[in-house]
Amino acid sequence: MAVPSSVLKVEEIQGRGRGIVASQPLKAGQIILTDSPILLYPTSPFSQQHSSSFCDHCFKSCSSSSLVSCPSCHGYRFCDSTCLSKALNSSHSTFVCHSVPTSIISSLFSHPDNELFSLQLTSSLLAKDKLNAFGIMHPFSENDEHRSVRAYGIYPYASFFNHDCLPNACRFDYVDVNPPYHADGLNNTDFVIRMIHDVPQGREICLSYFPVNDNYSSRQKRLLEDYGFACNCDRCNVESNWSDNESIEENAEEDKQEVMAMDDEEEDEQYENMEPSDTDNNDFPHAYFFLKYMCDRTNCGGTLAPLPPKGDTLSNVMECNVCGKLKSDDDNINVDDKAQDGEVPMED
Ligand SMILES: C[S@@+](CC[C@H](N)C(=O)[O-])C[C@H]1O[C@@H](n2cnc3c(N)ncnc32)[C@H](O)[C@@H]1O
Repeated sequence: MAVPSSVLKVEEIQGRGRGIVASQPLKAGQIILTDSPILLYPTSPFSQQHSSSFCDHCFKSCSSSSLVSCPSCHGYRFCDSTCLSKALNSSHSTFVCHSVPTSIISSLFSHPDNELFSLQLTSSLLAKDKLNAFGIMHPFSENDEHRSVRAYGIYPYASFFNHDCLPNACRFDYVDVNPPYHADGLNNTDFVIRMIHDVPQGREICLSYFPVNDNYSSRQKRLLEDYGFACNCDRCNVESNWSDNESIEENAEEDKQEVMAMDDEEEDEQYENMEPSDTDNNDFPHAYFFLKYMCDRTNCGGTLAPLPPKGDTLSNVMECNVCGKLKSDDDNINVDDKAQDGEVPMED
């Protein structure tokens, strides 16, 4: 199996099954993969009388009053007549509309493998969803401590990424907003995977399967229960030696002065190109990661990655993959300023 990216390859990784490896050096902010769902389904597939205000085809947030109901079943609602007519030819075909159990398949975008799609395949994919499905979340709000999932999606290539508690890449989606850079042809439910920092050729590229600020024991519990493995990443190896009341924030605070005193080049040399074998028990750069790549907005917990480089020029603007906040090296940029330079409207 290959991924549609010239900079990545799929390899067997000892103890982890298949994983994705850089086939050339990768740069901070670089888009390494764009993936479309082969299947999207709402969180509560059997309760179509939902009070939520998102479209049952593209899952974009819309005001309840503007939603258009399916004229036949009245249970499904769409953002407008265009989405309704797209749905009638795909996710909400007559077959789906008239058969309640199969209405679980809420959105099926055109995909090269569509002809191979059967209910059997769908069922087996759904059965595997705990391991392979990605959540499309409700929009971020600082007042909402527990953001819920509005839909799940099966992304055939993104599901090859293994987990690391200090990831080197992260996933962005732009369900409700446009990306803050040119992204021709991107559907609103597509995922964009971008590098958080530089990595050399041959390094495994990992995502974090959940926000990186969870503590050691909850991460271990979640990975074991939901994904079936005990994580032995470098961060876990360090944190397994910490006392219960030691937190990442405390350690980050202790190391803050040291990190702040370095210039960017020194930081990159000291931390990002580190091999795990270069570190002894307690000096793996958690503090650095948290200071540089964690969003500081209340209840966000998102990860920051630079915007894609323009040619060889790296961006000094970081984007949060949860709340969308943009932050430059010097100060914060208002999210509304995204609409300026270089942004194009998303295609429907
Ligand atoms: C989304 S899949 C990733 C691709 C998977 N390795 C494969 O071969 O298809 C998630 C599964 O990969 C494995 N996995 C992911 N990250 C891992 C890690 N850090 N250590 C061990 N296994 C891991 C676990 O079996 C997990 O349930």
